[in-house]
Parts: sequence; structure tokens; C-alpha cells
Amino acid sequence: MSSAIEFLDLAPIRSARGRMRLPGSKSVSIRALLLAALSEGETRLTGLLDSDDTRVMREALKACGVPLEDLGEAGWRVRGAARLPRREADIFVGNSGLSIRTLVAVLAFMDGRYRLSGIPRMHERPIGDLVDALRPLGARIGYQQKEGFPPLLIEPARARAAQPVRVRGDASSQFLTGILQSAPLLAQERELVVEVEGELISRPYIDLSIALMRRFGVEVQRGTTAAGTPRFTVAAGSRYRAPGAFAVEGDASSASYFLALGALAGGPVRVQGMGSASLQGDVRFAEVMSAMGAEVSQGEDWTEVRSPGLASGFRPKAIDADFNHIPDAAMTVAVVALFADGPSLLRNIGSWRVKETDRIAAMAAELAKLGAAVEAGPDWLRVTPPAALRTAAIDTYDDHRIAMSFSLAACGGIPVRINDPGCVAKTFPDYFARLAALTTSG
Ligand SMILES: O=C(O)C1=C[C@@H](OP(=O)(O)O)[C@@H](O)[C@H](O)C1
Ligand SMILES: C=C(OP(=O)(O)O)C(=O)O
Repeated sequence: MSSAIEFLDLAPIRSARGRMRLPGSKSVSIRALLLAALSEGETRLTGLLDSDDTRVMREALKACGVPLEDLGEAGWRVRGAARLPRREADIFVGNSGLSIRTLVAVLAFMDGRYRLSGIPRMHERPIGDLVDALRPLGARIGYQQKEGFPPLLIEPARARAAQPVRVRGDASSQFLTGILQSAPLLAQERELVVEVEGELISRPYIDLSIALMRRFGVEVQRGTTAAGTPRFTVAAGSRYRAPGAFAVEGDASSASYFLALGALAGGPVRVQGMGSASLQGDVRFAEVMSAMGAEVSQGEDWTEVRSPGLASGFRPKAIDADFNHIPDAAMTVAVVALFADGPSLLRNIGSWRVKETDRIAAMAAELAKLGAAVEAGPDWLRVTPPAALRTAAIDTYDDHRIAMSFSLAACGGIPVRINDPGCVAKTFPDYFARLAALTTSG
């Protein structure tokens, strides 16, 4: 939830350098919590992100009777079982898309009654493609307000019908992640086959789901349908097994703000906890910084960016690229584009429209306040840098990534006001303190 602070004034950032340890990955934390809860045995999770979104998943699992124990510095202990202990719960999902979409697919087959609701924006974020994919399997999921959107009421599933499961993947990859993660519930007597209809967006998040399921003992085989879209198979009798201990890697999307900081304010800025061995797709943001002219170095679990810095005349190279594979880190690119040597075009980012806010509209409005000329289409954004940046009060639309990415505008020698800075708590509660620790202003 957003804190009560109305705004935060950031002084112009003159330089930035140093190292920071990243908070745990949101995408890995939320998956690991759910998979540990569904695993036979005990898992000790370390490095788990502590933020609004991960709290949503923790509280949801507790509401379903899963024993979760806070071990302080030593992490969290989760005692799992193939079936969730409690068969009735009222679950608040805040605005965590990943949590609701992965919970629904699991709860639909728990033989219980569950209600899931969130903040008003969550009730505008689509979930119909997931519900449509689960209903032919016997799932009974009802819409409590508007068809196709939360809040939802789940009731015990009826006998299962034919496979393969067909799911659309063009609004969010999280629907497919939800179905894949619930595979052990569905692949009991027969193998589970899932086919994607139409385009599949945000694909690296599916790779992440498959990699984490493997860590918890379930293999997903990949193939292709006759129509050329992805098909996934999970063997009959597959079961999650607790890996004993599981360490969550640093958040690659959160890393993007600091890597961009190194590029704009000179650096070197090094993030620790995310590097070439990372499972997250957003690790590829480093390639974008390199393409825009910054110097990037990387080890297995760290990444560092430096440049001469804007203050010494460095100009990032303008970029024209497809950002479908890194939708979250692409927001950081849009702000770096403010300083580029020409117009940049971010293509294939249509999913921005249905996230924490309509991110295409929000980015366009806020970049324009700083003086950029911005054009936007259904799934693209073109940013032409201003001759001189104007100071502005940035509205953040209860979207953590708007707040974090626009903090980088202060690298342009102007003060920037961030309204409702507390919205960063969704994934990075102490973001502004961590930023201040690496920067010199003036
Ligand atoms: O699976 C995940 O962990 C996520 C998938 C992406 O969503 P879409 O698949 O809706 O693009 C991303 O934007 C979100 O922050 C996290
Ligand atoms: C889109 C995001 O999250 P979610 O879909 O999980 O709410 C995000 O963190 O940028």
C-alpha cells in the first residue's frame, strides 16, 4: 500500500557510484512461496523479497492454512503438502497480478471455496483468459462484479473434461504460468498438455516458471503445436518435492534503475545478486544499456554499468527495439531515452496497458511534463528528447515502476518531485534510501 507521504523532492543527481545488494526477485519469491507450499516436505527460503506483493502471497497461503514461519535472518520455513490445509478462505490480493493469477489456477482444484479480491485497479485487470482456460477442466470460477475481472469466487471443481488445456497468452503470460504451476493437481492419471492460442507475450517469464518448477521436482517438456505456437507437457503423477533450501536471487527489474543510474550519472554502479547466471528475463536490460553506449561488465551474480556520465557530455544512443521480452525493465528504457541523441521507439509493449495503470498513457503524460515530445500507439511509445529538460512533479498512478524510473530524470541536472513515493512498496520499499546512498547531488 502507498504510504502517507505526499511527495518526495529529489535534488539534481550530479554523480553516482558504488555497490548495492539487490532485494530478492518478486517473480522468484512469489513462485517459490507457492511451489514450496505445494511441495511435500519443508523448504527454507532465503533472500525472499519483503514487499506488498510478496506479503500478498504469504498472507494468502497463511489464509489457506499453510504453516509459514519467519526465521528472521535465516529466512522463511514453509511446510508444504500437495493439498492446501484450509478449504475456505477470503483472500486479499492487493494489486499483485502474479499472485492472483497463480493462486486462482491452484485454488480452482483444491475442492474448496475461496474468494479473491484486490484494490480497485486489480478489479480492472483482465483474468478472463485464465478462467476460460480452466472452466473446460471442471473449474467453477464466478465473477462477482464484472465479467472477465476480479473479484472472483471459486467453488469446488466438477469432474474434469477433455484436454489439452488451451490458453491465450497475448494479454499476460501469467495465465500460462498459473496453469503450468498447477500441473501436479491436473496431471494425476493422465499427462497434462497445455497449448497456447495465438501470441505468447513476456516469454522469459515462462522460462522462469519452468526453471523453478524443475527446482521443485516437476519437469515441463516443451514442444510446438501444428499452428506453430508453444505446447507444454507435464507427465502423469508429477509431484512437487521440497528442495530443502532455496535461495531467491536479486530482482533484475529492480536492478534496471541502478544500472541506468550508472549509465546516466557515470558510475560505476554495481548491483549484486543478479548477473549472467540469473533466471530472470530482465537480466537482458544490461544489453540495452550497452546498446545505448554505456559500458557493462558482468559476473555470474553481479552486473556493473559505467559511462562518462551526462555531466561530462555523454549522450545515450537512441534505440528502436522490440521490448516484449522485458516489459517491466522497458519502462526504465523510456526514461533513459529522455537523454538520448535522437528519438527512441519502444515497440511491442501492449501489455503495459493492463498493468498497475495504463503504463503507455502514464509514461507518455509524465515524459511530456519533462519536456519530451511523446507519441503513443496501442502497443508502442516514441520518445523525442527535449532540448532542455524541464523540472516537473511526476504523478505515479500507484505504480511503483513509474516512481522508480522517473527518479532517474534527476540525473538531468534538474530537481524532480515524485508524488506518492510510497507506491514503491509494491516491490521495493526502501528504493529511495538505496538511491540516495549511491548518489551525490548538486
Ligand atoms: O510472471 C511474472 O513474474 C511476471 C510477468 C510479467 O507480466 P505479463 O506476463 O502480464 O507481461 C511482468 O510484467 C510481471 O511484473 C511479472
Ligand atoms: C506488472 C507488474 O506486476 P504484477 O503483474 O505481478 O502485478 C510489475 O511488477 O511491474
